[in-house]
Amino acid sequence: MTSVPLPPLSAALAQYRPSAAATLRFRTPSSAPGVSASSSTRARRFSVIASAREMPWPHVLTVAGSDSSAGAGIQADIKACAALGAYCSSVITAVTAQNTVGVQGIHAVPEKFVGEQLRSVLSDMSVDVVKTGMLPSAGVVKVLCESLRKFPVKALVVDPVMVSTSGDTLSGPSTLATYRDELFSMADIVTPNVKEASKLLGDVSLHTISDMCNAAESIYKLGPKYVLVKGGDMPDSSDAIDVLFDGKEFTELRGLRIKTRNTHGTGCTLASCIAAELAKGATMLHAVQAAKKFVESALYHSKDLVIGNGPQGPFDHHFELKSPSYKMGSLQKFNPDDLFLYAVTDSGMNKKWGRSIKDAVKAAIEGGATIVQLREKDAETREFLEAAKACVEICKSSGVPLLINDRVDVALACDADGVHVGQSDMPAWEVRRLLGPGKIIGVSCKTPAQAEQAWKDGADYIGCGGVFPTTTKANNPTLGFEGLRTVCLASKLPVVAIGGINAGNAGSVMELGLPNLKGVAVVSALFDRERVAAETRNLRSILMKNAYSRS
Ligand SMILES: Cc1ncc(COP(=O)(O)OP(=O)(O)O)c(N)n1
Ligand SMILES: Cc1nc(C(=O)O)sc1CCOP(=O)(O)O
Ligand SMILES: [Mg+2]
Repeated sequence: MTSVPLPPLSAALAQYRPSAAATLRFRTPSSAPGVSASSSTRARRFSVIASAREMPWPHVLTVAGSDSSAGAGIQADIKACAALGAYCSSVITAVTAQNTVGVQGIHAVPEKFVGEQLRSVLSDMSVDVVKTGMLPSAGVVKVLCESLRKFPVKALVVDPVMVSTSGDTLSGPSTLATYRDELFSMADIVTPNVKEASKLLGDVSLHTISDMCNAAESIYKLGPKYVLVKGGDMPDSSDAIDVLFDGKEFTELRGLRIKTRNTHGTGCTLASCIAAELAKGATMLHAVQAAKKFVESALYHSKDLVIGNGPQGPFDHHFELKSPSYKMGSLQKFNPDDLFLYAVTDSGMNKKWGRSIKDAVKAAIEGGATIVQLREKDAETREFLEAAKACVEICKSSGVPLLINDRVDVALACDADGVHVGQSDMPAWEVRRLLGPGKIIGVSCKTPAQAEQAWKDGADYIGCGGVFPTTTKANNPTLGFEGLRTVCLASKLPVVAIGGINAGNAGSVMELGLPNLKGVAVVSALFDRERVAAETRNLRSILMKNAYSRS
């Protein structure tokens, strides 16, 4: 079984940005329907509609029930798709009266009228992905299957909603049979939680990851291309572990278990996020990873929210709108361009030149370092922590991210922006679990396999070296340009080159022209020198010349 923790918040958020291809085009007021138009206005209206067709918005149709509390159902689906940059149309199968306490009533929409809604949307709008939620009767499932046969879409995501988070039944046994017999064979993915998986398989008991794998395999045999069994309800784990099965391989997806009462609508949201990512063109594994990351981040940011008086509250799908980085115009906590000039400290070198860590960091920032790492191999923990706290202040006030080498404990204690780890340090997924989704994690990689693992583990960037021989790190293999190129080409993450880089050779590294090679990380060329600020400034101007000559 492969183990795939989630990609980092920044990587996931980057995917949430609507691409240029997803830019909505609005009708001008003069072309609004029902307004009589001159021929030139008509021509303009036609061209607006035609160009909108050329540039479609990723489109998810949700077929689900309305939740009056807006935490789950249709309302959650629309919010989730909007947050991920997909348009979401809706076919309502039932109207529920519910709140944070439970479900007080269900009013099913007549099957014929569900069919009418489906025809309205599918016959007119270019729907990419259909996502299903509450399907209250076998008749509704049949009507949906007929509509999908008549109007095929690119993908079908089936969230087999049977019981609400409050424990109320939302669809009965005859519906289950129709799911199994008719809908699953049309589905690209089915996303049951352990309770739903158990019900689908005749109330089998599911207690372990191995049980979840067996359940995924059994559901797979009913016809879907992928099965995601969600383990959020499983006890005894600090991680939320889901199992994805594609008919051949089981992939264990780890996420953080966020302690909060606000979990109402997580299943609907996850399935809608998968649908939105598929509509944007993602592969299934990426769609599921991005969806999990979104739900995890939303729960994390909403964990203390109080809406309603019951035991299960809704969460905020649009948490990003409130983040300071969003308000400053950027959705990302980590900007890969920050890797441009990466200053990595060395206490031995700074001591030799009579400088404190704090003065060394100040000077590097003054010279234009864009990110700093404290790599203090010999410092006592207490002394290191004090210096790190002072550096955090300096870096915060300059807007330069500060990472700690190896020491997750120190990073947590000083509230650094992140941690850099190597292949023999704590695994990146464990670092992510400890630091949470909002911090930056860098991983040293020398091979494509390590780069792939770093991405799976939720790293934000890769440090690749030694590009040249170095005396700063003992017994460090030299990869040369070819090694660096191989890792960069294999990496889905931004890369910073390291090892023996200085003002004399930095230009040649950047001249490799590798799109994800974002900069150079340097120790001795800055800190084993008398004038740190001047050396940094000089290196920066060399890198800048190279960057401008390439653009
Ligand atoms: C940016 C950057 N890249 C690579 C390393 C090396 O990390 P690691 O392999 O863990 O070795 P140590 O630095 O811990 O000796 C790095 N620190 N920074
Ligand atoms: C810390 C470190 N990591 C490396 C790697 O190859 O992963 S090379 C290295 C030392 C870099 O120091 P200098 O800039 O003085 O050569
Ligand atoms: Mg290390």
